Amino acid sequence: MAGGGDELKLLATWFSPFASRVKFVFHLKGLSYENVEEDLKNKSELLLESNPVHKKVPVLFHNGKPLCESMVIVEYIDEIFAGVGPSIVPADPYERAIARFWVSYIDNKLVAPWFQVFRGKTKEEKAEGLQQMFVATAVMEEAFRECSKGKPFFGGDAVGIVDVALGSQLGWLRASEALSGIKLFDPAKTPLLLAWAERFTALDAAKASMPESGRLLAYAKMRQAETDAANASK
Ligand SMILES: N[C@@H](CCC(=O)N[C@@H](CS)C(=O)NCC(=O)O)C(=O)O
Repeated sequence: MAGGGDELKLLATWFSPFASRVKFVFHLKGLSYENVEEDLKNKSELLLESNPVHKKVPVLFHNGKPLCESMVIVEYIDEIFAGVGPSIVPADPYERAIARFWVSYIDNKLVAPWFQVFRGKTKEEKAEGLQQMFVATAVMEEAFRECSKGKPFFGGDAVGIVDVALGSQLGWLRASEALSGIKLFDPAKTPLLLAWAERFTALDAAKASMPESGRLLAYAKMRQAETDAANASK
């Protein structure tokens, strides 16, 4: 793998879809990195010191300097290693701004409601989150049509930041589908997204960076049971 004299260390947890975003880009570009597994139930001094604002993974240490927030890290890697492997941030300022718009939409309108469904205290709260997720997947179906212009990825012929932002969530979305029996990516309603998800998951960089599906499902079941028990005892 490439990486030159740069030291790349990633503070992550195996199940974090946000850490997967960063791992995906490392693998896409063929960059070597050291993975440091964090215990989020007993956060390390390193995490608390390096991400004092959010206290969350992922944190990238590039030659010892920390950087937080998955998509900030993803764009940073793409810029610093511009000559290494494929580029995922559009060169054209307008295209770049549009891609960032969709990245922000994914985090605010799909991932945030997903948390509400997974962690929601009441049935109403969960149902509202799910409703928002259905709206967001329908919107992303149209976004895919516009961004891809008939090509395989949001980024066109190759993956871009929108693919990375959404693709990294697929493991958890599928685990949630398996737990609830609800189909978020539906062959009738979101055929383009469904086909895109298959293509994204088949990429070598996705296989290398996404959590193993059986392990993730078992973990999601355990977390769901923990959350439900905690909510029931309140
Ligand atoms: N917006 C952040 C989200 C990161 C995030 O939520 N990380 C989770 C793991 S999946 C975490 O560290 N949670 C610890 C906590 O909430 O205390 C990003 O994109 O990096």
